[in-house]
Amino acid sequence: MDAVWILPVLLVLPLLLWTSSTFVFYFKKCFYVAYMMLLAVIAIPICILKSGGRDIENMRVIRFMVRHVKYFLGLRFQVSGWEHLQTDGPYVIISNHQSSLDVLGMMEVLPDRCSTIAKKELLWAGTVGMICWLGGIVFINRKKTSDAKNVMSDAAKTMLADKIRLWVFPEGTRNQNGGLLPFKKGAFHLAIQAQGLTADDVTLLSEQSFGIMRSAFLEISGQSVQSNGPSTH
Ligand SMILES: CCCCCCCC/C=C\CCCCCCCC(=O)SCCNC(=O)CCNC(=O)[C@H](O)C(C)(C)COP(=O)(O)OP(=O)(O)OC[C@H]1O[C@@H](n2cnc3c(N)ncnc32)[C@H](O)[C@@H]1OP(=O)(O)O
Ligand SMILES: CCCCCCCC/C=C\CCCCCCCC(=O)OC[C@@H](O)COP(=O)(O)O
Repeated sequence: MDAVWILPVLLVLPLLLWTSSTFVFYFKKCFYVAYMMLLAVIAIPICILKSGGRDIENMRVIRFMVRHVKYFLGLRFQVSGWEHLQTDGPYVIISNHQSSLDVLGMMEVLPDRCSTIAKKELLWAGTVGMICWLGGIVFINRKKTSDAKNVMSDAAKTMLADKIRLWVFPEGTRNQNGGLLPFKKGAFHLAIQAQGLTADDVTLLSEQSFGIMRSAFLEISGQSVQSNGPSTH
């Protein structure tokens, strides 16, 4: 009767899910990580067979495979202004960064031929790390600014030569303090190269973008009516 312990677990699990929003939160969090790992296991051979290795076209596979995950977590997205991304040529997308769930929102609107900048530690996140590498994600070492700048300069050249788009989280880290962290400059150094501006434009571009994102963020946060679980995730 080795399996006798399963019965209490089967009884307690629904009870906890029903009564404790904190439990639901951590349950969803574990599910999210495990499920993304599993999806990556499936996506890895598909990407390799389709593109033969690291290729930005693999982001289409990743985008397709991630889009349904929101339903399991009870999340929905409202998208506006999507048409502005439907232009030719390279550009830089910036967004705020609150948690790993941002990946779901990203996949909701990710244009074709668009990859992202991520911390190099993500490369070691098991199958998720591997799928990120296959998707052409550009990994930077945040502790070594000069290395990171070099990597981003190379990314800028690829962006222009191959007409790809890059998604950057200019706060440079996750932030759940109800506002925006000051922006790092890398995204704007990329953008000036895509738009034919000069290094003198970086500060103004960064400040304007910060102002626009901050007011949009505060407006959207003001509309939030529902909270489910601990504030850090
Ligand atoms: C089926 C599949 C299954 C599921 C699998 C799921 C897969 C999902 C797939 C895909 C989704 C992936 C999602 C991943 C998400 C990850 C997100 C993250 O990891 S966020 C952390 C990393 N991101 C950044 O850090 C931002 C980029 N960082 C920067 O841009 C910084 O600027 C950086 C690192 C380059 C330097 O940072 P500094 O801390 O030194 O600060 P500064 O003030 O910005 O720069 C210092 C000086 O250097 C100049 N500088 C910066 N960049 C420059 C450049 N490129 N050229 C010249 N000068 C530059 C600046 O102008 C500044 O100079 P002056 O002080 O103004 O004089
Ligand atoms: C065997 C290795 C186990 C590793 C387990 C962790 C793997 C995570 C798995 C699934 C989550 C799927 C989405 C992953 C992409 C989100 C990455 C992310 O949000 O990284 C945080 C980074 O932007 C900022 O980092 P910090 O806030 O500075 O820190």
